Amino acid sequence: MLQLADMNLWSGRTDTEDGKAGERWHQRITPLQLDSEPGLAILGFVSDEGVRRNKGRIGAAKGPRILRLAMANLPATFDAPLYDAGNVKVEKEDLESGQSLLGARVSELLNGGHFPLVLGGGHEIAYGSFQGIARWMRELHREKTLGVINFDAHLDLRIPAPKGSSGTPFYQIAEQCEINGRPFNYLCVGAADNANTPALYNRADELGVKVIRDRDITSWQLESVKEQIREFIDGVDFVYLTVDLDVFPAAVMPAVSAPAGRGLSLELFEPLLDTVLDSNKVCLADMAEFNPYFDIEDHAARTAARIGFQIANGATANR
Ligand SMILES: N=CN[C@@H](CCC(=O)O)C(=O)O
Ligand SMILES: [Mn+2]
Ligand SMILES: [Mn+2]
Repeated sequence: MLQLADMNLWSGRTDTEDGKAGERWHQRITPLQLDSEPGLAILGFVSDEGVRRNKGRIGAAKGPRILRLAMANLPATFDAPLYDAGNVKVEKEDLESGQSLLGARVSELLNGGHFPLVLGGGHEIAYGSFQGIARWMRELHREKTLGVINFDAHLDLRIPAPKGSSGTPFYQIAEQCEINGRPFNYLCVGAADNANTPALYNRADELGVKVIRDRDITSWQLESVKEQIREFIDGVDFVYLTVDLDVFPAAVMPAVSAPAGRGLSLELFEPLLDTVLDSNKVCLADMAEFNPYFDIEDHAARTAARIGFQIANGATANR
């Protein structure tokens, strides 16, 4: 089901004495219209179903609402128009229809020249985002290639058993690529050995997945990690960026189904995220797994909002 933008969520502090330079997202954002000029479009994916099927801790369906509240007060530091495109809501445990609807909505946004910033929902969001990008590329960029960059403690390459979940999206994407004779280019940054079984690493090998483990991301290896990311991006025309918030240490990101034992620190993540965004190849970004029930005084919501802020600024910088 499609839900219209709830503009009541966008409220916060106003500093009228500072004029335009004092504006925040809640003052800039407008509901997306059919004929809106290209801009940054925030779209929610209201879904608990993927995490439920993956035997996780339910609550990510509240993510889009709480993340909007957390982002409302961000400074409006970019010139591009900012829109709320409403939500896609998964109904009656019918995840497949929800993902397909998300795909349809995403391809509309991309066709309209927008940069979609999609807020989950569990990581089953990725299979919906991908469907939208694939449709847009089929219609407008047939000869181009796509790379998926996933910041995540998990590979999410589980085999649907029998149905998809928050643990299966990149396997499902690989299957779609195979069916359509397209290359499967997938880079997972931040995978934790204590959170992925050998079966999952073996599958990553079989599928030619590039994995950068969390333990190999340190301040003294940062340049090498950036180089590996750049090399991956050099091999594709467009990038689909997905951030599973459980890639961060549990102390800064407790608000997820499966908090990390180690995690990638924000100090290391932020320059890596800039490396991805600076490529100017990112066509869509999403954030997954935010579960406000496990937040502590909105600390994790603020962290997620900061990441949204960095993505929004980076994605609009050269548009
Ligand atoms: N989105 C993916 N989630 C993890 C969950 C792991 C866990 O529940 O411990 C996965 O399937 O690997
Ligand atoms: Mn994860
Ligand atoms: Mn994930």
